[in-house]
Amino acid sequence: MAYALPLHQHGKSKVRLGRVWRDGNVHHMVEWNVNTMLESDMEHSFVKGENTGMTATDTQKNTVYVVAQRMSQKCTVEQYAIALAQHFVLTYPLVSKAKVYIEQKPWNRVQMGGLPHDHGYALAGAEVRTVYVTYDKAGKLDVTAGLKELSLLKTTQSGYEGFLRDEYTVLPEVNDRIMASTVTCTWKYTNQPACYDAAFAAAKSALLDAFLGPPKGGVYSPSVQYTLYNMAKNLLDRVPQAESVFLNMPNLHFIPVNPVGSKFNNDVYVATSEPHGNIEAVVTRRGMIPHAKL
Ligand SMILES: O=c1[nH]c(=O)c2[nH]c(=O)[nH]c2[nH]1
Repeated sequence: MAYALPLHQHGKSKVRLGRVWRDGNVHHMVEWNVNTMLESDMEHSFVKGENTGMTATDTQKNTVYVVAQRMSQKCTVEQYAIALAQHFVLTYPLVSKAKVYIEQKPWNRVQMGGLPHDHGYALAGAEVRTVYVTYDKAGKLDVTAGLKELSLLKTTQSGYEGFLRDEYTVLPEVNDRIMASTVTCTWKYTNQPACYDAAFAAAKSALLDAFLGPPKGGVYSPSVQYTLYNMAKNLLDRVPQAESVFLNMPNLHFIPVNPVGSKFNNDVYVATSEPHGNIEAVVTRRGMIPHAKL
């Protein structure tokens, strides 16, 4: 039997990358999901099992981070994709065509009172407003308002130090890291607000303000736990009708990368969503009954 091999290619899929350009206190951040595919003179690999001259998919993955670091000026996803595709073709003689497909997460700089935040981002259009109402024969009404899928990120003003260390601990202590979370929050009203929209807006901005801090400089977070507690307290301060706040905050890790042949320079990260930390708590006004999370 004679065979033909009319198509073959190999690449790396879903290489998740965070890139931060730091211009003094003002940071620019992107998150990209990068897919590479190389057409190359590699018939011998498929047909004979010989890998000579092959650009391994692991090398392609490493290159995603190397080229991201080489983009020394803030760039568009198109400029980065062109640089990456050109790198493969110009570096490897056996590669005849490089195909690069990238999806960019819609992280947008947060505006606070009309001011752009130095280093705070939110995912565009992702958040969902929730409500859970019960009403019984005795006329008792309970309203628990909330939101979920509110994704927030800050490129600095976050650290994690002083935790227990034993033979199972490898995590380094850091006083500067990216902090990102997708917030779920519910709050139960003891009294009904005159305007639910206004109470919701106050609750949401309380959460954002405590997570990000002021637009110039932000606020330091020693842990997701401490930030979560401050977010809940801020909500209770600004929404007087709320008695109890539930917050769930995954800790979405951005892992520093040492690009091959280079060093991490507060710039290139592996963006991850799993596994993630998971922090949650209920905070009430003292003496008030905590509500179920819903
Ligand atoms: O803010 C954090 N809280 C934790 O509980 C934790 N655990 C961890 O590994 N990193 C972090 N970060």
